[in-house]
Amino acid sequence: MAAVTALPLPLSGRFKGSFAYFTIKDRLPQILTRTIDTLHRHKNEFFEEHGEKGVEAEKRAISFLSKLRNELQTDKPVTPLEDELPDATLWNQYLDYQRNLSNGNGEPSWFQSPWLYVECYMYRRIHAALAQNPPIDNFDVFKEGKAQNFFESQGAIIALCTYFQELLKNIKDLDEKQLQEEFFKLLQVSLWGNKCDLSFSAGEDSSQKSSPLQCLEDMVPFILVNDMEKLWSLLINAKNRKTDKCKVRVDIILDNAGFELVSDFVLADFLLSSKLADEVHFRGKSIPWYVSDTTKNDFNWTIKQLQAANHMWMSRCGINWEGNLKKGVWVYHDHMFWTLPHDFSSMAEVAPDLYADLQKSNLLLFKGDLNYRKLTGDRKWEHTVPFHQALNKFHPAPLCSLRTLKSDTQVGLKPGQGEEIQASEPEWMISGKYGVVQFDAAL
Ligand SMILES: O=P(O)(O)OC[C@@]1(O)O[C@H](CO)[C@@H](O)[C@@H]1O
Ligand SMILES: [Mn+2]
Repeated sequence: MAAVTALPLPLSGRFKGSFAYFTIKDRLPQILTRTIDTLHRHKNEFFEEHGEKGVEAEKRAISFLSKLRNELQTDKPVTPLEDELPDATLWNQYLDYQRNLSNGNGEPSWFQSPWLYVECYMYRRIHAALAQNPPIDNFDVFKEGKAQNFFESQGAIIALCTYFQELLKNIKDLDEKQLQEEFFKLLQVSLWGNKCDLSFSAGEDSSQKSSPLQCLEDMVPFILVNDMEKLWSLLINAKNRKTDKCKVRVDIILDNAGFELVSDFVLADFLLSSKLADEVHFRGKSIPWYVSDTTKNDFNWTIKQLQAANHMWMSRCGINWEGNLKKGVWVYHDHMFWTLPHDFSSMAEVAPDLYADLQKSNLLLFKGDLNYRKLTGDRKWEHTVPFHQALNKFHPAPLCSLRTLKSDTQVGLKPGQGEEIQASEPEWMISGKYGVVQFDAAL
């Protein structure tokens, strides 16, 4: 019998001084306060749209959120969800699972339970605050911030769209080496695009200000695991082996709206235009999540904004991308699983339909920090543990994480690599300055 090795402990607020601890103590309450402020600021709008009923709903939502903030700050037990949204049962089963794990050592609570669980739980309760309060039940409290990030990144978006449209003009004439160079560039733009997330900055501006294509060279040393060559081999081999019947499909498990989403669109368009892929499937969130994550509304809104932009190349991108959706070569999906507290090792059991669908892909690109935490179970892994091992049997298809480090977990490093950076930059895992392009071949 193969030895069963115990998994390391999950990150948690119970480790005082850890990033999880500071997040729960400071950053999450700050996000709740901002959420409440946003509702306050929209009071008049709710009144104009829905009359007194809108204002009453806003008051109820605010009192629900204030209660939530108080529960968090006083480390109260995590309570079952009381709404009847379709995922409520799964959440409550997960709470029971956490209760069993705690082995009678007290109820699951904000600072004592795994960080991943309580942080996801907070976003699910924010969703409940609105979803349970019609007529404002469809209001996305994070929408404004996401739109602002998009507008403030306008310069970077123009630079990227312009570069890309120029590239498209002669993409057919590029040889394999040139194609590879362009692929690496756009992959890195999408990687560093992950710096722009609003949960990390607790809602403060985190737009892309400089041109995303300059400085790529200078930033290569900050890619701690760089498997770009492996990705390229996979894609170019699939392209060269392709027959008419077998299509190459790439899935992008999206993270943030705003500049990051545009960088993902450009990468996806490049994959089709270079014939490295025939279809790209995008996976978004079905409820507002971690402040800046992409929902279906954000996805469609972004393409519409680009189309309507007063800039030739931006609008050309928007028009082409709308066309890709119409032709069915780009497909948007959401699934409840992405906004559950489970890490991905339980996807096969909790969401077998999603797992089976991902198995049909040639390559899964997981964007961002939260996806990395869910891939690796958000645990206190030794830095040298192989990525494949940390995935803990989650191997639906070849996969790659494109992530800037914004939480203190990292696997797959060379011996001594983590310690070396730690010595000069203690904040290396949470500063967003470092990134990984980390690949696992599945088998
Ligand atoms: O997934 P993303 O957008 O890259 O990052 C999400 C994030 O900002 O939220 C958490 C902190 O509260 C961390 O996991 C991470 O830093
Ligand atoms: Mn995010």
